[in-house]
Amino acid sequence: MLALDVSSLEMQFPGLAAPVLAIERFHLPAGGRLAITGASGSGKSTFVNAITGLEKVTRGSVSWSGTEITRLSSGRRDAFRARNIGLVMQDFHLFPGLSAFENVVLPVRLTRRLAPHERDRALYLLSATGIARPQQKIETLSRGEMQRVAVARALLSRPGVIVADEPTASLDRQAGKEVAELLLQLAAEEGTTLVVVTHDASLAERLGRRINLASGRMEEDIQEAGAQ
Ligand SMILES: Nc1ncnc2c1ncn2[C@@H]1O[C@H](COP(=O)(O)OP(=O)(O)OP(=O)(O)O)[C@@H](O)[C@H]1O
Repeated sequence: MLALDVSSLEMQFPGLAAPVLAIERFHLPAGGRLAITGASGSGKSTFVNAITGLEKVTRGSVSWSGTEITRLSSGRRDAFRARNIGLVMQDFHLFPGLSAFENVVLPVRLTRRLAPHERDRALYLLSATGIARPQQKIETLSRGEMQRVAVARALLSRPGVIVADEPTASLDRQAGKEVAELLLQLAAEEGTTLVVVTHDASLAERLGRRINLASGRMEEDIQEAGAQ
């Protein structure tokens, strides 16, 4: 599990006078759980892109347990992310034509041969996420099942942190609830740090801590009372 430290972070885009994200200081302990909320355009995805190294920051630093990813080249940032960060995105990012199992192991297979223990872990995670037929073609799964496959894929390499960007947004209520439950349960089982962008108030409450962004500024940093 990894701790996050952000300091004097700014993200600026050409043509815009003010930075779309400006965060002075933020700390999330290893194993901590965080919800990021805020209106559309408030900077949530930009924050995710900055802390995962998907985008280069304009100014400031982002560190994960002492590794300052903002000082790394883009190739090294990508390698750090592949090793340490499990990503779950709103639109799944799965590959049609491949089975559920093949999608889970694809990130590993793109870099090296799959080890037997990784094959076993992929099958365990698919079973833990309720996917009964690992060989089923991904495009024939329901949207809720697809997102559960994406959760299994994010966990395959035992990342120190899971970052999920609106993982339940494109799902119906029941499927969204199941995916949220899974993320919480699997992250807790493995002690993984969990960062979730969400509009879902009940999920935000259960994560325990919530930062609310407004125009790229951290407007609130709240410890939820009903957290579990
Ligand atoms: N590459 C870019 N170039 C210019 N402006 C950008 C770029 N990326 C994001 N922005 C702007 O930065 C602001 C924050 O965008 P961001 O996608 O982070 O918001 P968000 O809170 O995730 O929104 P949503 O909930 O609608 O996904 C928006 O005003 C957006 O238009």
